[in-house]
Amino acid sequence: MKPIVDIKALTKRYKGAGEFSVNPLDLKISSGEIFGLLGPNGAGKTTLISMLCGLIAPTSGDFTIEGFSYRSEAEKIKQIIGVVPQEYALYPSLSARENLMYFGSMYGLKGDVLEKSVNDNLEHLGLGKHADKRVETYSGGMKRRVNLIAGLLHHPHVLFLDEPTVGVDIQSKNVILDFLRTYNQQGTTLIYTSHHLSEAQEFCTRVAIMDHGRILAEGTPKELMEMVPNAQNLEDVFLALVGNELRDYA
Ligand SMILES: Nc1ncnc2c1ncn2[C@@H]1O[C@H](COP(=O)(O)OP(=O)(O)OP(=O)(O)O)[C@@H](O)[C@H]1O
Repeated sequence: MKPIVDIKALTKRYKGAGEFSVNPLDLKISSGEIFGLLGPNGAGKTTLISMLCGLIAPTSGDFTIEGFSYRSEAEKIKQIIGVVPQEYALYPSLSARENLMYFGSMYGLKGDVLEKSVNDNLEHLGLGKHADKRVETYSGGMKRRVNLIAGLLHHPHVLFLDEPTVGVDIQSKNVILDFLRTYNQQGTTLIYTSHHLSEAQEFCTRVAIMDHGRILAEGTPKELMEMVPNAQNLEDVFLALVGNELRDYA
């Protein structure tokens, strides 16, 4: 089957940087997967996702999404992907509903279709009764859920999520992951980054472990655990591959 995301020798070196943040990287992701990009701080996960979402330009290499090349068909790619960034992309002084109506209209939704998508998603993520309160009054978990909805109102075929459960309590985390599983079952391919290895082990159909801008290993969580002697879980695999040293950078 043709991959929905097909990355060929993609690299990124930020302006003025001595080193590449993503080294020539090849990766294929199939339609319907929940694909996890895992790696320590500075591994290159956000840089890779940002290139795939069209937020930053690659230094070299190529990729296609649903067969569309980022070089010549970037506008087509924009229409079929959704992006849930790590930083909240919300206007704090607007309500959740106002924020979402705005984001939905940016995606070209309008009228009843927009209103229905906003209302349905707010209900599914447990935010219905708070929808008209200002986002600045929300808890972290509530903001995460609104941020999530903002990226998927237009029913993207591929949804990129950068740490969608960071900093939320267990209840919000479960609501977010259950929602995403259902969303995936309805046909959207999910590509997400996380530092929560136990979450990724449960949630992902396949993962890649990155470090220094390269993929060190790729497969189902089970395959990766079988690859490393005595590994009990994905965390054991992760530490065996990337080591224990701190990855501080400023
Ligand atoms: N805008 C930028 N300009 C210069 N260097 C950058 C920029 N953004 C990231 N980098 C560098 O690129 C490398 C990869 O960073 P990136 O944010 O992609 O890693 P990450 O795996 O997402 O890390 P984290 O888990 O901390 O979010 C790091 O060395 C980082 O310092």
